[in-house]
Amino acid sequence: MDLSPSLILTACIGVLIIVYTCINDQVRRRALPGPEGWPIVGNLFAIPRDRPWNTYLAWSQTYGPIVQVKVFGKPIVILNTAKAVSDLFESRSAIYSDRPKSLMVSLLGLEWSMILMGYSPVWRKSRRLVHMHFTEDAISNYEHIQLQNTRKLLSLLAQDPEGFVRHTRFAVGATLLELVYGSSINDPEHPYLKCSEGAAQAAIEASLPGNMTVEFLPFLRYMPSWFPGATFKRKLPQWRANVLALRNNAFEEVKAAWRQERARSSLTTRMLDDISGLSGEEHKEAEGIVRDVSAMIYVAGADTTFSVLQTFFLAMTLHPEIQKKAHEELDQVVGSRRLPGFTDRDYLPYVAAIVKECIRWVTVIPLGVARINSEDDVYEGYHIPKGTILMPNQWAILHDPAVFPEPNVFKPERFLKDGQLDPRTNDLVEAAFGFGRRLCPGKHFGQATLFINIASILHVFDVAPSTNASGEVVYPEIKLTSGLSTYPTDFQCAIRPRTQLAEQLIAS
Ligand code: HEM
Repeated sequence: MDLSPSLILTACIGVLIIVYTCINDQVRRRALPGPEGWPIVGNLFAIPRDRPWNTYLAWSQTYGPIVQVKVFGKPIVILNTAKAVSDLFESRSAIYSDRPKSLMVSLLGLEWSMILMGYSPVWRKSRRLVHMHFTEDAISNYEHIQLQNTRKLLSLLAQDPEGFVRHTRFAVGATLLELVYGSSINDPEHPYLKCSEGAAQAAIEASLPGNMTVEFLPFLRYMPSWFPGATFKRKLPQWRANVLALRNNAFEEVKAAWRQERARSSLTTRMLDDISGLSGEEHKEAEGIVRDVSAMIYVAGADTTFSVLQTFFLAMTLHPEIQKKAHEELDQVVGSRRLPGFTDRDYLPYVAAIVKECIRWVTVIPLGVARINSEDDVYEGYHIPKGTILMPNQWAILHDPAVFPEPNVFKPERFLKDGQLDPRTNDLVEAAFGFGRRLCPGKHFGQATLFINIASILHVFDVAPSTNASGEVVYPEIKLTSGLSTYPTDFQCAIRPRTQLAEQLIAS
């Protein structure tokens, strides 16, 4: 065959285009960077069980803002910057709002929990319901419950300051219990509180991706509890019992009382009223959602708020100079003859900045709540296959030195400008509450509860380091728990009324 030069030229250009397209496609769809793993197990042994967010942050300095690890071939992607999280979870929320399916979640019987649920029609209905009752307007209806339980906390702290951890857990749990189910309780050992704490602990330990080997090796669920990787089975029966009790007990009691028209008005009774016009299957489904949403709000709200309040006690113990400034502001705005109220909030910018810094400094849910993408995607040239688990490193975002200079220092001033909350930094702390379509619906209520508790405690108490047997001041070490959420633990502080008037206010 006679090949003309133009034919050869055309063929060469064609081949070049094909080669270019292939190379370009490969470059465009290159795999995400991350630490080298071992055969089969991948990075299993490189992911620390203790506070993995620090390791992920360190890896991001080597591999870039998006880091991939693999465990038994399953990719987990960690997004370490606000930009990456916003680009995916907010701008591409249509494909990044699903949650991973988890064997532990089903072993615990927690599939009903909205926070861990897939992006499904039931989730949408649940979300609409929670949103409706927790808008900025709606939450003003709950202020009396927040105030009453804050006052209970002040009185418990005055009577037994060493028990501050127990009392905070109780007061926050009691606030949510009253709001959701209308139960006003005085017993810190109340079974509803205990099952909520137990269920929260189960979710915290079991639902952080990479934390439980059984997620990657499902046969471990059939092994005896002494078998490596199967020790979770020792705790499983108690965990399951707590989850079941959390879901059903309080709800069934309220429902029975509501049917007999003797229930105290509460979120649950209002939701039951709203669906009472439905019938048959429709009513059954709606009632199930009311039950599950009620339990979810109770448990999600109590544990997170408790954690931030522990951070507050630690920060005040370590920083008397910050506490002094807050005392001065409270004395000036509230005065010594009454306790702070919600109407003082706009006039207490320093206290508001302390609340924000507590939320930032020890980021409660350091690795957010994991997502999976429902479609293949390409981001900044990296291929993210459908079904990849993605975790937003909220700790890294809220400790980014470019945004929060000296990120490990507790400094409320970073949120202030000319003595007022700085609108430029004010909203940055919102990353603690998640992103896009799964953003925390309780963020306004959570921050309001934190404000009233923190303002009230500061108004009447001095929180100081405790002293040892020789009378020397002992500054606590910062020790954090590890799991889906975190908070400072194992520290002591001395909590005393600031003045005699303060003592009277607490007793009043
Ligand atoms: C300081 C307090 C709180 C913090 C730091 C916090 C943080 C978070 C975070 C990080 C998420 C996951 C968001 C995402 O996937 O992007 C979340 C979800 C959620 N939070 Fe909160 N939360 C707090 C308080 C509350 C309160 C008081 C309530 C209840 C009134 C609540 C109810 C929920 C619910 C129902 C979800 C699931 C949302 C969904 O998956 O669609 N949270 N929260």
